[in-house]
Amino acid sequence: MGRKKIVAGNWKMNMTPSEAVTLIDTLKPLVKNDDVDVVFCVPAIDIIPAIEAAKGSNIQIGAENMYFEEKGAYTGEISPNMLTDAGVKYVIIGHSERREYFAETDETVNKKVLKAFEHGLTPIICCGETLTQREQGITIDWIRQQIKIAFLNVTADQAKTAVIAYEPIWAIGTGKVATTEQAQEVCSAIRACIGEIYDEATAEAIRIQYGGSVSAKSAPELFAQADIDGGLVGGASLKPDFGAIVNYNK
Ligand SMILES: O=C[C@H](O)COP(=O)(O)O
Repeated sequence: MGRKKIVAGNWKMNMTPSEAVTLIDTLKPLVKNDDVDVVFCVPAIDIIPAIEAAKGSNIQIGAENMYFEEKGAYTGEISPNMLTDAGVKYVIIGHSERREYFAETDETVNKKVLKAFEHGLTPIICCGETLTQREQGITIDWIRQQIKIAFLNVTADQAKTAVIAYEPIWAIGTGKVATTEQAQEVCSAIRACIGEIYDEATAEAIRIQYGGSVSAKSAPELFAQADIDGGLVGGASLKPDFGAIVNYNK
């Protein structure tokens, strides 16, 4: 059986709680597609109203981040229990913006991934190279390192259910989409790396998204690639365009 596509929106630091409800009400009828898992990853304060607004639809609500401890004196952080108790199923881990502005490292990403699995949350694990790394020809080495550390001590059964988002940093929010060949090349290398860490069955089961300026125009070709199982969408997830991205195959 083939892998089901997964298209996730990453709202980043956009939408107040009331704006979140309005956006979900607008997008609800536009994002129906039985062939695709649809996830809206929203700011922490929007999670509860978003879950309420998404009731009765195919939209699942995810978080954009979480901490790797259970509870305690970590002012400003959100615990895995808080997410699951609210009804969250997915959590983005290690987005390049978290790595760049909030000092996240491959090691903290790994701790968060392990904690997410412990709580039954599906992590959307982000990786991606800078423009300099691409120009220096070290993209694949860099991504393999990110993946190997992110998956330390993760079991094959857990890895099978994970989602990896390949997001070249130079393509995020820039309007510069990686070519389908570039995106497919890296996603295929990620799958091969998972195969090396685990086995063929795990490599075949894990879902790998592309992210970086995905639009209604670029989605159909990107998502048709053998190793691209959907997308992690930033800017376009805040617009009706997101409906067209989810329905890339219609
Ligand atoms: O998580 C989403 C990515 O950072 C892509 O953002 P973008 O679609 O606005 O380029």
